Amino acid sequence: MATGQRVEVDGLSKSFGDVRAVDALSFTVEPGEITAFLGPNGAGKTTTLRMLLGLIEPTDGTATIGGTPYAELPRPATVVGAALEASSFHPGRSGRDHLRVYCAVNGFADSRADDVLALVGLTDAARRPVRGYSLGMRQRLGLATALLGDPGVLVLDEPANGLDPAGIAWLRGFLKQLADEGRTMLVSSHALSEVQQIADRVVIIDNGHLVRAGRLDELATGGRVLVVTPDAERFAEVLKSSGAVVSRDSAADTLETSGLSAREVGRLAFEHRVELHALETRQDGLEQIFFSLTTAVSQQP
Ligand SMILES: Nc1ncnc2c1ncn2[C@@H]1O[C@H](COP(=O)(O)OP(=O)(O)OP(=O)(O)O)[C@@H](O)[C@H]1O
Repeated sequence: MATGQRVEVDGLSKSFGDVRAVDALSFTVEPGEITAFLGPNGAGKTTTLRMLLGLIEPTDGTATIGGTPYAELPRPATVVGAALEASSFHPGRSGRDHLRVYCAVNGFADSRADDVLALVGLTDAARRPVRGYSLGMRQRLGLATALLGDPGVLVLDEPANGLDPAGIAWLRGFLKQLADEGRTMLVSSHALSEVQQIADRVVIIDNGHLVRAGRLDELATGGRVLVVTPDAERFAEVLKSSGAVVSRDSAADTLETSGLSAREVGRLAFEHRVELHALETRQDGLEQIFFSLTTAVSQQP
């Protein structure tokens, strides 16, 4: 395997006419880690990945792999493997033949085709035409194609699309294994829940802009305190005057606050002789944080 190299995106921008698809985007992706590249539909993820892979020219800025732009890599398929779309296979060709064409183009031994088919669990379907493959099988074939040159960097656009729950579980384990081997893994998704269990870092974009980048565990900070009290109206005022953001539910006796710890809320209740029936800390779910940072619309009620 080629060693995993650092991916660096610096001030990257792309305009399509009036549409600023990617706007001064900067982030890095480190070897040995899975970085989830997140954003709602239309955020600019695919456009960014296409610039990283030299498929379209940036309007501004740079994207490099180990310090070199993709277009200048001497043998790119041995450095970076990419799976951008699951649909660009010749329908009449078998999965195995599809891979063999890539082997021929890139100067890899034909046996690599069988190696990667086995890796992604497609050996049994290898000789069948791709037209009969499910979307999930096409995703696996895309992954196999990306792995042909045994690259140290993998760039995967929405690899979980079309996979059933068992396929997603398989994918998670597979991607983790690839990262553990020292590869640099950049995996895009429009849903945090898909990558939450495996990502080490997240890069979140919206409308072409970076909204958050960092370790996943650091993202999961901050929280809310839930208070149940028969004196909700008065206590809400007390909390607000201490700087908390307070909302009151329709049951009227429950307050949800942020900006103060449970200890501070409890102390205020004591000082103001407010009767408390419950005091509970709620850690914000990562999914909730994602929705609060982006314009993505929650599918949850
Ligand atoms: N070739 C193009 N010509 C014009 N506009 C484009 C082109 N490609 C992308 N866009 C626009 O750029 C913006 C970003 O699109 P992009 O496909 O990069 O987003 P995305 O985050 O990958 O979304 P999705 O999750 O839906 O794939 C969108 O407004 C899109 O309509």
